Amino acid sequence: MSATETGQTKRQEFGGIQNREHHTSSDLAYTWGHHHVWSGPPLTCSFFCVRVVSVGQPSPARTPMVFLRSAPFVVHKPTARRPFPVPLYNACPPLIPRYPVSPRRHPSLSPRSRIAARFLLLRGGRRGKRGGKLEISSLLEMAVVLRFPGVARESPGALALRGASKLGREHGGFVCASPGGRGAQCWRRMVLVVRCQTGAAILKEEEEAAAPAQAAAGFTVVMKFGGSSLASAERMKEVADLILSFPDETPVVVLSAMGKTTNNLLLAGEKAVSCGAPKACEIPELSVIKELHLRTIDELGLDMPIVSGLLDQLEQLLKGIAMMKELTLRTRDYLVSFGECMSTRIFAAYMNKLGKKARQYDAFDIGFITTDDFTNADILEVTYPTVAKRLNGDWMDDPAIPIVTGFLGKGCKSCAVTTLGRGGSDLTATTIGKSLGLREIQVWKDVDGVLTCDPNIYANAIPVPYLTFDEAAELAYFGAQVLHPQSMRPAREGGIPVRVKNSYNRHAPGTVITKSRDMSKSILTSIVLKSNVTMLDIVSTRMLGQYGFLAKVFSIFEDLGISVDCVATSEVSISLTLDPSKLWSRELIQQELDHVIEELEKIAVVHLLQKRSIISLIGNVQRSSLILEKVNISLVVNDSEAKQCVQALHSAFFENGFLSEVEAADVPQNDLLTKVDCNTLVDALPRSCLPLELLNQSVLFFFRERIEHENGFVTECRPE
Ligand SMILES: Nc1ncnc2c1ncn2[C@@H]1O[C@H](COP(=O)(O)OP(=O)(O)O)[C@@H](O)[C@H]1O
Ligand SMILES: N[C@@H](CC(=O)OP(=O)(O)O)C(=O)O
Repeated sequence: MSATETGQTKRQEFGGIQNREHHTSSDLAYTWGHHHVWSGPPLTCSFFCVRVVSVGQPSPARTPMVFLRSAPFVVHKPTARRPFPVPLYNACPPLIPRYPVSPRRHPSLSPRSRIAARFLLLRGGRRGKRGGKLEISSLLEMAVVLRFPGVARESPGALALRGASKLGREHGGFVCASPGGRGAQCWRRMVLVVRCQTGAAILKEEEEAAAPAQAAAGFTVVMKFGGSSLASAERMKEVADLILSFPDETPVVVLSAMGKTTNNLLLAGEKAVSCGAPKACEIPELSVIKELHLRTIDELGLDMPIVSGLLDQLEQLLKGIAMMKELTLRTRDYLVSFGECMSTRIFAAYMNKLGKKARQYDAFDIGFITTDDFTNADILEVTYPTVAKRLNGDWMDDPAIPIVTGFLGKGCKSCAVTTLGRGGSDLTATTIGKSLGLREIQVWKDVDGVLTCDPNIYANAIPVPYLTFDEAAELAYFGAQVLHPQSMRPAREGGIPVRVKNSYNRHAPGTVITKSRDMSKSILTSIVLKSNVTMLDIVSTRMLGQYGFLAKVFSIFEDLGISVDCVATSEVSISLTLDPSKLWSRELIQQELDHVIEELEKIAVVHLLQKRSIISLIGNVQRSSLILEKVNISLVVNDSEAKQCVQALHSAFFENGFLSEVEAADVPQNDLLTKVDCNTLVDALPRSCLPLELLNQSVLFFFRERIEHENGFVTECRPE
């Protein structure tokens, strides 16, 4: 692996927070016992992290097997600013709080290891004359000695480690940590991970190669529960029971706010702006929020102070908003954060009451660093290693199920609370999944998975068993509320499957979202509707054959910072829709639109069409199109006709055996292409319906066939 692949430590300044961006995907595997020397690239990292893990359960009878479950520890290389090694307690406070001593000077270290430690600390673990063996063994020794006061120099643990200084050759010496001659057995159950944060080296005993990577971290899955799963005390009990029904999993739990709390907080904020300070505490939504949380606390048999402090702060905040007569985006984010802060505190307390140790975390306190785009912030790369370090560290120090607030982050410059956009807890979950490299990310909803369309639009929607990340992302982006539009990105990057499940029907199989799936038979997967879309029809005033028209149009959007959603082009015209989430959250919307049109009118004739809906057909577009990597065909219709169109499409594609007919017939790609007659299709569509993708013939072909045969929505939807 090249040095570039192993990554470099980048430093970024975030308003006083200094972060290192780490690349851990480059872990190198070494077989301990077969290659006894450090044969990887030079470890020019700034710190090491060593962890020795037992795959099996350490038994009390085998004490002191301490190093089988030792915590990771960190040794910092001295820097120009800090010429001395950073003491461990500084380097990693939650893990090693009790040893405010530099490893070099620690009295329990053998002189040899002190020298080695010095060497390591000064040389940053670079492979030098001494080779890697000594360094690693000394690290091991430090790990044990510093982490566990009971392991003194002459204890079996320390002796074992001394034996391990001839690392690799003397397995037996190493496992001597287990008294009673059962060492060899223990040895087989060990995994040693030596990791530096830029290029990681993993040493593993060969026999344990199949041991799950997550054994090192402890966690196996993320389980995210949305507001719909947590609407009441009863639901909290259900969710706790659901989590406990997976005793083999060690989950990180991510929670949204209870029920409709986020909506109520937003409404309360808006009312506070105009109600006047004395009336702020009488806002009905505030009473609803208080009542829900206090009742839940009461019904779960918990203590009021768990949320009463937060409820008081919330009331104060609303009074503040009322006094200022202003609700900025920044304040709005702080306001809505109360929902997740309360639900996680209640749930963690309840889990502890049930005897399952849990620890509450506010995402903004554990390293969820975002842009400062209040209400729609993006997660920054630095989040991944920071969150992993914090969660793993706390777990190693004192295992407890983390209960993390979804939806929230901390602005990199402002250091204020930010939110990730509505439904953002899904993104929190996938971010944690990637950060910890977990086996699976589960998002528990109130539906049996991702469905063939929004069940609120059409009740006959059915679950989709498999999706690719691309399909799911497209579906979310084009309006399916079931997933946050950005949430697939970390999962895709981390290659971690996402399972969408129903917390009300836990045995339903749900939807599994992975990188790829068998698309050979797939035509249409799901139909999505995005309403209240603004559309611009832009027709060039120039002659045919003029070049640069498209470039000019898009540069206008770029200059004005307006995000474009769907585009259909011909040589002289462009039809495009504007991303409502990017546009409508802004205050100067009408002025902005006017400005765009004014600019565009310098080169084209522009028609503004509002109250439109985009219907997106998510499916295997590649089956008949030359456009690669496409999973979506979009149509634009009037808002008023949209639901009807979706219903007609759904019944045509999903309810009359159409897809199974197609599957059975196994229509070859070329046949689909030749049968297409897009003009007939366009004629057949409602006049308001504008197909944005005339190239994707297969679906349009089927679409037309259905319309003709079923006599579907065409006549019903045709405007008067
Ligand atoms: N294609 C779809 N599949 C499933 N649910 C959908 C779809 N489109 C919209 N929904 C809506 O999304 C809801 C679930 O998402 P959401 O309310 O964000 O859940 P949670 O709050 O549990 O995260 C469902 O109740 C359903 O009404
Ligand atoms: N509570 C936030 C974040 C969230 O993800 O919620 P849910 O998981 O209930 O969609 C919201 O309502 O937007």
